[in-house]
Amino acid sequence: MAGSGVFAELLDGDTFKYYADGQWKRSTSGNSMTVINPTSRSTYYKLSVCTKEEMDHMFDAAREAQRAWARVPLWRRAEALHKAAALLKQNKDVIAECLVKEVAKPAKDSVTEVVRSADFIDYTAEEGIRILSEGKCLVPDSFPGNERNKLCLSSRIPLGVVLAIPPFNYPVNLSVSKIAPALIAGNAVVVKPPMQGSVAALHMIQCFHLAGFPKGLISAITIKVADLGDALTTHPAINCISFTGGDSGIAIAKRAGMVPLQMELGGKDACIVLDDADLDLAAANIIKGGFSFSGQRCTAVKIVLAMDTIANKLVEKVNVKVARLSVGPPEVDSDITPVVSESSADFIEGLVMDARQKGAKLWQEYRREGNLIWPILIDNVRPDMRITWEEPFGPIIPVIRIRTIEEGVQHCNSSRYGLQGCVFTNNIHRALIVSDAMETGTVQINSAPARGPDHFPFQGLRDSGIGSQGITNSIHMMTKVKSTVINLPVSSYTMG
Ligand SMILES: NC(=O)C1=CN([C@@H]2O[C@H](COP(=O)(O)OP(=O)(O)OC[C@H]3O[C@@H](n4cnc5c(N)ncnc54)[C@H](OP(=O)(O)O)[C@@H]3O)[C@@H](O)[C@H]2O)C=CC1
Ligand SMILES: O=C(O)[C@H](O)COP(=O)(O)O
Repeated sequence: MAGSGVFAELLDGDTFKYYADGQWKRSTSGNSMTVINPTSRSTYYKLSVCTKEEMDHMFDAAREAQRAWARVPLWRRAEALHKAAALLKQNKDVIAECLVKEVAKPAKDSVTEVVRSADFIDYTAEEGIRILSEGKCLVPDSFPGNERNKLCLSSRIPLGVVLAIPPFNYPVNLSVSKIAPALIAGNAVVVKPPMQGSVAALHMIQCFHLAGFPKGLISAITIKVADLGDALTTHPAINCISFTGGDSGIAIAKRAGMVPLQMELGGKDACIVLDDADLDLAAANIIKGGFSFSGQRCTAVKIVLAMDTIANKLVEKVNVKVARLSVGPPEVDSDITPVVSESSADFIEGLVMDARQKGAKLWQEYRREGNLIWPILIDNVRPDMRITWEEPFGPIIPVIRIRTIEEGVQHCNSSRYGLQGCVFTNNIHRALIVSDAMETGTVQINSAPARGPDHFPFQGLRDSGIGSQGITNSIHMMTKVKSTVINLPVSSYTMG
């Protein structure tokens, strides 16, 4: 149960504390905020509301702890990360239970998220050892006008303090995907967990605490973003921001100062199905890609662009599978579970109603109970409908019928998002031509979009983000190259 056993020190009465100075603390504000269970729609957990002074103190402590951490040998940093990973795995059930209650993630998927996060940490520790132990030595006589009278030694150094802001849909995994690369590279981290998902994230932080990381190196702050969001993201002590979330990230990026940004934002991933595609494979991937975690994934299939000649057959196959999806609470592993909040459910409903009113065909009757929305395939969607361009983050799949491949590619490239996309065809040449033409960070051929495996590069174009994730890229992003040039009194050549 949350807040029990090795997690008991996280709780003060019924309120979860925040983490700073290597301790769990109750905010001096005396205020709390609530996490609503999306299934029951009632308060499930309470969190401390931190103050600006507590935030400032956290950053001061992070700066100090980082200086010492950067001097800890790399193998010891890796060792500490492996310990945290093992603790996460040991405590996977209690952390998964928080995910079930806070974000209504199906029970099995919740456990998978925690285990995947532990694997992420282990892999990062190993990758960090390899990447960060390598440097470069350049000699100057390759550049015109130079003799061989210098050696340029370069290696990677930490940035300082990394601010990590993850979203509600992967509060554990998308926290560790920022924390682990930051720490292996010698940085300190301040984490601001998403409101829904905070308790799972705080439990994950306790695993780092129990692994023995130095005090002040990792902090977790719980705030009301309306009050302290700007102060947090523009804090002068920050040396890097790693953010995953929706359009709020665009405003954060615009306000951020001269610090490297890793922004992984929204998506409207298109699935283009050509006339020679394996339609069973395409249908299975549209279901998996569109409805996993009830469509609340940045990489969910958010629009299907099907060639006219096969569209009827494809829709029929997808519909058979939609009918088989179970709908209900996350505790019993239903395929479709309540979406994260009432406002999210209202937004999704607005998109469905707009499409229906403008003439789209709903293959299933629209049904909603509280935050639970039954899965729907919306056919004959047109460009004047909101669902064509907006990200529903819910169990809805719109279908647009296209006459040519170019029409599909053009639609994909007209979106303000450019995260991932996919194309289904049995002709590898057509697949590559479409993949090259699609302006998205990644294109999957004959499979639904996905971020994982976690060491693959993951990036979005346009409003989908800045920079690239994936274990190797995150380590690079959270470090800077530093050079030392050794100047020799005379030129020195081999054998001479
Ligand atoms: N490209 C990618 O890798 C991924 C992108 N996403 C995208 O995330 C979105 C869904 O996640 P969601 O959590 O709703 O996204 P939000 O953008 O609403 O929130 C993301 C995080 O940012 C915080 N936040 C919001 N506003 C501010 C602010 N002004 N200052 C500081 N922090 C702020 C939130 O805190 P709080 O919860 O307290 O409001 C939360 O921790 C979707 O658009 C999805 O596509 C999701 C996963 C992966
Ligand atoms: O929100 C998201 O979509 C996640 O970043 C996706 O992760 P996945 O594609 O590996 O499930």
